[in-house]
Amino acid sequence: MGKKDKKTAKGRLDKYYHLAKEQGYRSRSAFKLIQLNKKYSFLEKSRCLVDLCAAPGGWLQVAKKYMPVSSLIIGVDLAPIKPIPSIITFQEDITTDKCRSIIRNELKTWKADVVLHDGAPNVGISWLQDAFSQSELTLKALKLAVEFLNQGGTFVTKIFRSKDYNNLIWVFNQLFKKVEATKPASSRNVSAEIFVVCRDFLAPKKIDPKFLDPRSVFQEVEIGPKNKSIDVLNPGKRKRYREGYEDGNYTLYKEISILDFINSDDPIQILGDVNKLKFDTEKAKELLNHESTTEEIKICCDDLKVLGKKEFKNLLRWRNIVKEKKQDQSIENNSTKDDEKVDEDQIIQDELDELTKEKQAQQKRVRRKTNEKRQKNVVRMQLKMISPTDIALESSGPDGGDPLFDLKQVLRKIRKGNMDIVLDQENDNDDIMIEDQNLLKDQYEVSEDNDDVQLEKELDELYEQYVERRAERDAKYKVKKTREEYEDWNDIQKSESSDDNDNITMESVHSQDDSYSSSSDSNSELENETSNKLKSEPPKKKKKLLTNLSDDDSKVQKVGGLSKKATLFFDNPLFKDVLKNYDNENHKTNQSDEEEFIKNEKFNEKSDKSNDDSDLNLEDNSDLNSDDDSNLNLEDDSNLNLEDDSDLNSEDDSDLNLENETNSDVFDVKDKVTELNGHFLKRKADDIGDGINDNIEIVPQDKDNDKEMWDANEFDDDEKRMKRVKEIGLTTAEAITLAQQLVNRQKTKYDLIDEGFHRTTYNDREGLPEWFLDDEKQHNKLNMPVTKEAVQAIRERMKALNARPIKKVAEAKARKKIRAVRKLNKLQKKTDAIMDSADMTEKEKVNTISKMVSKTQNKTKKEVKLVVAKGPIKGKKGRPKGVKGRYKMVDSRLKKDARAIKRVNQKGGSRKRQKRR
Ligand SMILES: C[S@@+](CC[C@H](N)C(=O)[O-])C[C@H]1O[C@@H](n2cnc3c(N)ncnc32)[C@H](O)[C@@H]1O
Repeated sequence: MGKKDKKTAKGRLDKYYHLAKEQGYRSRSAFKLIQLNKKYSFLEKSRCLVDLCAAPGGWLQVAKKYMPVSSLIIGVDLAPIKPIPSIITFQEDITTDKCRSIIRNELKTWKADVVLHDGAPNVGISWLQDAFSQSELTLKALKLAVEFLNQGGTFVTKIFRSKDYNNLIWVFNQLFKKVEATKPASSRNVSAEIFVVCRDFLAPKKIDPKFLDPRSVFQEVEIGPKNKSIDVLNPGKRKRYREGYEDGNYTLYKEISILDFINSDDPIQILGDVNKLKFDTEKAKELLNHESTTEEIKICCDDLKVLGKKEFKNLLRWRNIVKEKKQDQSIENNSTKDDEKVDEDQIIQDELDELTKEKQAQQKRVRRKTNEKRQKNVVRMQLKMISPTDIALESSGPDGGDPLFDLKQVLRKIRKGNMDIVLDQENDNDDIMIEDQNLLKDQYEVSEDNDDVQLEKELDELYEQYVERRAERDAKYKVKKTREEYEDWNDIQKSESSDDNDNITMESVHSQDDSYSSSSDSNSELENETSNKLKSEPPKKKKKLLTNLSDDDSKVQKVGGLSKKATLFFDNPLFKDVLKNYDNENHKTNQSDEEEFIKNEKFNEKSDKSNDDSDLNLEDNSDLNSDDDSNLNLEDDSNLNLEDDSDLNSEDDSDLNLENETNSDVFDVKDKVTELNGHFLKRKADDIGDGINDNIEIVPQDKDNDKEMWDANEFDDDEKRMKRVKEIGLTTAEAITLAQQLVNRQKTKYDLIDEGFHRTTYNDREGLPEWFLDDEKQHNKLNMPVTKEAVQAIRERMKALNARPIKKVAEAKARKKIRAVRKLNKLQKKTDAIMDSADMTEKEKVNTISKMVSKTQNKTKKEVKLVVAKGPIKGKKGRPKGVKGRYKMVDSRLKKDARAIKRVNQKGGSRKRQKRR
């Protein structure tokens, strides 16, 4: 029987039962304390603990495990507790003074850091009664806790969710700083128990005794008045009543007026409770004269306790007759006042009941609807009509509040290790009072605002970690980031040493080189590049974003490179007049611009020409070195090599006169070309900037503040983009299209301004999370129209870039070339010396020089073609067909034969050596 009961009683043999058995805990409720401690961590920092209602001792075991060694732990219970080493236990009722004094004796001078109470009184009368006894016991435990707790101590108690709950919590709040109600996962959902953790005991000097008096703390509970009374018609069903005497009446004898009996709603109860019905008042006495009031009735009213079923029935019948006929009006008049009072109370009670019922019905309806909706969603999901995310988006809580699948809520609960609360709220049974639910919710929500902030922080941190992880995994991403940093650093360097920029230094050549190779997609190359950069110049120095406005150049940049926001601001109609004035001048400016453009175009042509010339020169050079550079094709990478060549200046400047002559033009040309590339963009910026220039007072920035000022928000990347355009030209089809449109006058300044207004114009980026901005950067882009030609141009450019050799090859080629140039220079010196010598005739001089030149040229070995001998003759006769130039006949065995010959020769050599010895 026992086994069966165990299994059926609320599924007692659950996970925690088995876990407790496995881990040697005496009760499954040990896990409740473990989970509570996990959430609030009060055991680890405590040195003294009192466990009220501790049997069989599961909580004591947990306390011993989690508290510091040699802590004082005391346990008390009605039931005996099997001894646990180093824990003091005794058997006593916690509501008694004896128990109090024993605890005091055990504690001596100590005070407890934690008082636990998991008491469950012997229950089973009715739910209401059980809950009340539990609350009463809790209050008793609190009384002990208040006496023995240290200031700042913790009191953990179990309560039932009943109507006394609020009162108890109120009392707790008066005595403790923090009061939180929670239901650990190990507490069964079907159980109405809940645990309240009261922390930071305030230890007031005086405590109002009312706080700890059940009569003042709890509302009155009607405790089974029906149980007490005797059902006179069914005396066999009588239940025992051990409550004792009624308040204010300490006798067992009871008399009431006959009028009360007649007017009572429950006459049977009166007959059971009362000893005598009195005809005391005048109106009552009138009843004695009533026709139906027989002598028997009168005698029966005299002593009800001796009557039997029959007499009681007679009495009731008589009552009905008296009431029905209403012969005695005075009876009713007499009792009017009492009646009204009773009726009023009844009405209020009925109304309250109705309201509660209505509320409960409403809650039920909402819950049913939510369940139906959920059910429908599940079906729809199974039919693949919707995805789980859709449900999460559309579903909301029963009150139209928080969504059912609120990620934040779930995350929060998971983070707290308190997932069960979410589940509990869903699974709550009807018998659990709804008011209590709401109160619980309120309590949980107290810390939700803080939690939100915390959660946001944690999410941000997680995103940062994700970005770092991605950077670690993705070499490209890492390189991109490093390059960005490096470029900023380089920009600063450049701007700092802008005075020296006329002469191209080694660094600047390097940076140009880098910017070229940056377009290559090769990961390894990028990594090498980055690591080199990192080695040479760690970009740790802080960026200097604000330039000195007193400097003329920077002034222009500041106005021309207005940020988008600033540009939009000045596009306000308020500035219309300014723009009008500007418009008048615009025509003139446009003319001069056109002239400038034509000039530039011409210059461009010229530069192209000179570029070709330089290529030719280089070709000549390469011809001179043809023996060394047979694989070099200088024509292909003239531009690139020219840059690399400048690298070589450092090696031997004197040797590079010839090179410099060739290259200087090309560098000039390149500068002009980049200038032209930037021309259109700069003009666009100037168009907008110049118009407003006059009306803005530009305040020079304080030099001293310069170092201090660093504001990421003020970062203006227009300026950066301009620089990049100057360096490598327009890189997107959109930019080329725009440039074309501006040049061809298909677009005006106003068009640009108009286009500046779009749906994302006023998007405020401030305060937005990093991950969102990153995502926006990637996907939320304007769709700019592009022309076929622009796309074609970009493609061509990419093709050209792809066709270029990688940096290492280019460097190798450049090294070969420099060697060739050196040789050429030496040769020239020698020929000069020969030409100057007076000892040789002109003919001899020519012969010697031509010999020297041919010597340098003939160094390349002439290629010998290997021809495999086939057929019967095996190539022994004459030149094989179709073979031109030098050739060598080989057969398939040639390799082996050659090795054999070598071996034999070696052997022969060693024998000779041995002989010599
Ligand atoms: C749920 S059990 C406690 C389990 C305990 N926390 C553990 O972990 O083993 C409840 C206990 O409260 C005790 N109890 C109920 N009323 C009590 C009272 N007035 N004084 C002392 N103990 C009481 C019962 O004897 C019972 O052992």
